[in-house]
Amino acid sequence: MEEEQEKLGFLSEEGEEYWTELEVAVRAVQMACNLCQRVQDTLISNIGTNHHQVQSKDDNSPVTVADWSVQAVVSWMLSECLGSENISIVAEEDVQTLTKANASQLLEAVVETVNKSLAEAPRFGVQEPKSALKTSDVLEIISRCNSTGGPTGRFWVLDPVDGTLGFVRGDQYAVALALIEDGEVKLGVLGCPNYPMRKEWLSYHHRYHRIISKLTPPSSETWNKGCVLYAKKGSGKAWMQPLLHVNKMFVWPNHAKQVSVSPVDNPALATFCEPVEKANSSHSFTAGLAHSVGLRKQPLRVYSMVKYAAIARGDAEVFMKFARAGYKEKIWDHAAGVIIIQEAGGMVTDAGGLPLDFSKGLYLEDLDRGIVACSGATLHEKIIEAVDASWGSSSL
Ligand SMILES: Nc1ncnc2c1ncn2[C@@H]1O[C@H](COP(=O)(O)OS(=O)(=O)O)[C@@H](OP(=O)(O)O)[C@H]1O
Ligand SMILES: [Mg+2]
Ligand SMILES: [Mg+2]
Ligand SMILES: [Mg+2]
Repeated sequence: MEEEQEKLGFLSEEGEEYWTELEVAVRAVQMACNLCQRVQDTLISNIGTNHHQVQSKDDNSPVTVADWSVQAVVSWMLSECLGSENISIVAEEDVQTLTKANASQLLEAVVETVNKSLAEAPRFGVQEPKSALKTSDVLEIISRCNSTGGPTGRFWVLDPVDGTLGFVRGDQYAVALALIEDGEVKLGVLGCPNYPMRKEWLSYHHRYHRIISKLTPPSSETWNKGCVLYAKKGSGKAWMQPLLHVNKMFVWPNHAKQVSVSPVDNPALATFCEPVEKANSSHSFTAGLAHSVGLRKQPLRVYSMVKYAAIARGDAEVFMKFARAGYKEKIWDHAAGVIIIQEAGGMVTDAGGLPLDFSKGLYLEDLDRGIVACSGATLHEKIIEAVDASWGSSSL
């Protein structure tokens, strides 16, 4: 990994195309990460007292004030900086829950969070709104993200908070933004506000240890790091900025350094990551795969697209996800992570070895069984072969 520090401005040397979009996307994700950190701190320090800030969706998955607020802030940033007439966004959240009669407290919290964040826009080199956004404005910018994607044209893909479960548990989560054109991912930006300074701490469950364990956790100084990763299609490079903290002095543009995947191709030395929840990916199937290809280390179970970040940064070598039959993977859960890993030198395919297809609307419609991301071709090939060998006897 190159240690040299570079300004974000380096990117203009790689060609003009998408340069403006990438710049705006990185700023938007930096702002979103700051917003999330504030909300997560409040949630964790007031456990039990602000129930309205976390809601349950129809599928029982959580959604929070941060999910809607990030969607609003990113939607505002893209429209403001690139012109609302040019913007089409596919995003995870809608305003249904927010506009229910009994949700006024929730909606109020979202509007307040959004305005607080937008007031800080100048610190990210963007002019703040002339006056605070009204409730109707906030609902409008959230619901404007109603594109359904597809094979033609240009659209953004946003997962405002990925790994919401990790977020409410005080653990890892990500903000993911990608630009897709004619079915192909062109840009990816991945904010990982709790990405630790040392990779060993990725498996460290912060809140759990703080409350229950006598172990000394990393001090907040060393723990509370975070990064924003990004890449542009075809550049062969992926970059990382430290997270900008609004309460500390900083000057935009931020510094960036190049990241690349791990050179490890011996399965015995490789680390594989997977979702924390068994309901999201079969732990028993991946344990069988790990055994048959000779992956010897314990799986690194981490919430969210931070798993993609870990591969791109060279902190782990493999990411596997095998959801239950019938579950359709959504494009916002993968687009940004896939391009960042690819440009950092890694490979991402479905379990049949084919690239993920982002041209079919909201879902990865034709995904073959699961997702396999690797730092290199050797590990990738071994895993794809192992999937074929063990699929028949799996109950997936
Ligand atoms: N049943 C099922 N199977 C597979 N995947 C599902 C399922 N339900 C939800 N999701 C999506 O998984 C996203 C979270 O993935 P993670 O890798 O973070 O999972 S885990 O929390 O670590 O277990 C999560 O993203 P967020 O909603 O943005 O958190 C979902 O889009
Ligand atoms: Mg969700
Ligand atoms: Mg998600
Ligand atoms: Mg989400």
